[in-house]
Amino acid sequence: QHAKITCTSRYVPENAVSNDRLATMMDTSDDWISSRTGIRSRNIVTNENTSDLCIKVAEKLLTKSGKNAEELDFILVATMTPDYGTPSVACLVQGSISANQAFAFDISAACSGFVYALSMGEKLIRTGKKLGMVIGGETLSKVLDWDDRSTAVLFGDGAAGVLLEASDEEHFLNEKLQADGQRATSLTSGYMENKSPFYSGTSESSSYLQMTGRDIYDFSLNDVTNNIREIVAEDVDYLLLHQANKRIIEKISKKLKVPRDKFLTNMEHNGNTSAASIPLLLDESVEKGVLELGSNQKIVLTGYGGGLTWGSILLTL
Ligand SMILES: O=C(O)C1CCN(c2ccc(-c3cc(CO)ccc3Cl)cn2)CC1
Repeated sequence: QHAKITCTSRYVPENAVSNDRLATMMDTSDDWISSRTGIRSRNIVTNENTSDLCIKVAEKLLTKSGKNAEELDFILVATMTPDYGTPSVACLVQGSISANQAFAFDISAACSGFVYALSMGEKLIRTGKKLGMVIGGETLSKVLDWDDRSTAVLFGDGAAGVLLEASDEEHFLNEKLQADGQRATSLTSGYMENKSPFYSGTSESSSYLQMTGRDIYDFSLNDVTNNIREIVAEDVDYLLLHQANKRIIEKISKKLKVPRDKFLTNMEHNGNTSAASIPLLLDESVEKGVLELGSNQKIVLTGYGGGLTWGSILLTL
């Protein structure tokens, strides 16, 4: 049997933080941020953790679809900012909605996380599972160095996800997931110190999110563009890329010679939400009527970021 996306939903923290607000906190400006990144605002938690955001998404998926939690076979959560090492965010979600028939685990693939998790969910349906949830959720605000204007202005918090169901129709047409651990240090975050009395090994200088922007920029322009080119043989209706930077998306559209208006964007009001960015864009586009489930529209989802990881899935809605 095949897998089909039958429902989407999203949840962002209420606290919207504008570029101007950040300009009162650090040496930056709305002009610099919006011209260099396309970001004008982002949502930042004041009392929620990643599991809280993902639980809201899960509850909305059940309400919108009319499905019962007991029908769920699996819950996958893509996140690089889990509440704990264990229990997983996925288990916290499973417990909160009492999906007592579902197994649950997190997937760590940074900004490619949702694409990796959606690919894994599709395989679970193809091998016999009937219904699953795939959620991307982050509270990046807790790993940022808020004194480092080069990263603090880029990221936001949020969560979004989909219901995957068994279907007779084929919707997942092609995919290519990639990684390069030799460029792992281009984007790091959340290093856990070993404070054991026995430990004298090396340790990272900081657990804050650190990024060599230039390297990631170049990686996105080269490896990611090649990946999309390989997957997108024929015409597609829309491309939903990880929302890291508006200029990157413009450059990729030029390199691919695909019209810019086929690239949907929402970093303007979300910032870079890592694993949540693609499902946030998907749900917002469905809500706006740009995308429609069951319409057979052909779309590409492309994630790229820490790991380094990158990957695309070609599917019809
Ligand atoms: O000076 C400038 O123009 C700066 C230059 C540096 N910038 C960057 C650099 C890299 C990213 C980025 C991050 C991830 C991780 O999610 C993935 C993919 C990308 Cl391309 C985002 N912004 C901001 C504008």
